[in-house]
Amino acid sequence: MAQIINMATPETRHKPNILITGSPGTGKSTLAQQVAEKLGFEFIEISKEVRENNLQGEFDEQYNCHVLDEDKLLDHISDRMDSDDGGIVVDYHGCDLFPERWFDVVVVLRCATEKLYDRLQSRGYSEFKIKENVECEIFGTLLEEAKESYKEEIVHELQSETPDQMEENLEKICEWAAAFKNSGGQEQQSDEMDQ
Ligand SMILES: Nc1ncnc2c1ncn2[C@@H]1O[C@H](COP(=O)(O)OP(=O)(O)O)[C@@H](O)[C@H]1O
Repeated sequence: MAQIINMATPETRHKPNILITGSPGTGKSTLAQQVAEKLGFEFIEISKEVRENNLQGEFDEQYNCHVLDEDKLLDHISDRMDSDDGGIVVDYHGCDLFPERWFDVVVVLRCATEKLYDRLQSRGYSEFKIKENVECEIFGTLLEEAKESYKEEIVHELQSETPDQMEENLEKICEWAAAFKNSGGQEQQSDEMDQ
């Protein structure tokens, strides 16, 4: 018998799934962790998930790291992402590999190149890797990718250069999460049926 696989959508999800993306060093994992804590959501840090579950593909000599095996990663997290529960915060420096139905809020963090340079340098990145990542930020690659992959109304560009901005961004994302809950999904449908 064919297996019936549940694939949640924004209409069926109880809590929103949130993607925090941007060039490396823009502050994704720091912010995503705070958002997950404040909302009581699960945090999926993709780079950690890949490391801990052996989801790497081949080794890339130029970048001196393993490339991601996208199919393995998607398989690995699909049960959680397709669940009707929702309430997952994902952090990754890419967004076009995920199915569009997985996310209700997509945040693209941005940072001035001088600041980004310093952050990446203090991580001990090579000049080559810093240049690649800073160029990615200059060209707005992630914002473009997000706009091409998701509906415009769920994509939000946020500056992430100061601790104050980090705080403001946390507040904004929590407001968007609350707005999702109030604007649809099963909770509201069942409320209407009760009336
Ligand atoms: N808005 C911000 N203000 C000040 N420092 C920040 C901000 N966002 C990130 N940082 C700092 O930049 C560094 C990189 O942040 P991180 O969250 O690891 O970035 P990413 O996950 O995007 O690679 C960390 O040291 C973090 O504390």
